[in-house]
Amino acid sequence: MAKIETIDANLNYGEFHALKNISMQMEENTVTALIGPSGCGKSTYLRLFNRMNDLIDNVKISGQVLVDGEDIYGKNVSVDDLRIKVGMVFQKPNPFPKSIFENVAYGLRVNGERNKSFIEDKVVQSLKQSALWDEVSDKLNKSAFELSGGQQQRLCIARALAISPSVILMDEPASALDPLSTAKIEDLIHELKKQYTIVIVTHNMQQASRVSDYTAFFYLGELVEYGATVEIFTKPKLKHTENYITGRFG
Ligand SMILES: Nc1ncnc2c1ncn2[C@@H]1O[C@H](COP(=O)(O)OP(=O)(O)OP(=O)(O)O)[C@@H](O)[C@H]1O
Repeated sequence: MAKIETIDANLNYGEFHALKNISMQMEENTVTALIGPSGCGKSTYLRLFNRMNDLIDNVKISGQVLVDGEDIYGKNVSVDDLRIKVGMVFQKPNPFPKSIFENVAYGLRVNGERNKSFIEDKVVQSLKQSALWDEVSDKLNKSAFELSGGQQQRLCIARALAISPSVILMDEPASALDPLSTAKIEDLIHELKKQYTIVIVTHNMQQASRVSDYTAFFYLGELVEYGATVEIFTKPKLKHTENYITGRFG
């Protein structure tokens, strides 16, 4: 069974048809990159998987979005539970105005966790998993704002990991970072896919080819081509895809 699947997914912002009949399957423990020119629907598609589009007025969604085989738009689905299972990391690092420790502990506390040693263990584990531990272990009580942008983004990844998701959505997670921090995030994605299923939106073709197993090319709300990243980048089936990945437009 696919970890994530959409069947004829459509999304309208009012009159505007932003996603058109998108059918796609993503396997567990893989990284899927969503690529395409600005405004083609990549972020909208990503946000289907944790129901972030629900927060926007006038959105109409049809078709099915399945996570672990369950229709996440079904009547009995708890959006809170869904967002525990499907974590998200945004383009700009967005730590809370709290200490490094409390940023990572936040989701656990919100979910009612009271066991102090469990929280401590989880915070340490998440910071190690996000490759930040060595840089912050001696200043856990300092403000998260004292970290560099790249460190803040790894902190946000740690925050997402702390509540034990199985899917991580990343919307251009490195676009605000310098090359060194970007390389760290890319290394991290490689590590994380052993345990998580990752879907990443990126404008950076090199990044898509470096980090992903599968690539989906979107254009004007449609899924143009989807396949193994090596195939998409070395012998795409469609001229349209080739033109995009070789930088002829977009
Ligand atoms: N809240 C909204 N209300 C109305 N239209 C929206 C909204 N969000 C996005 N859109 C429109 O839907 C289309 C797809 O937007 P989306 O952000 O998903 O594209 P994208 O491919 O992620 O773009 P980018 O690469 O620039 O982030 C765009 O035409 C955008 O203007």
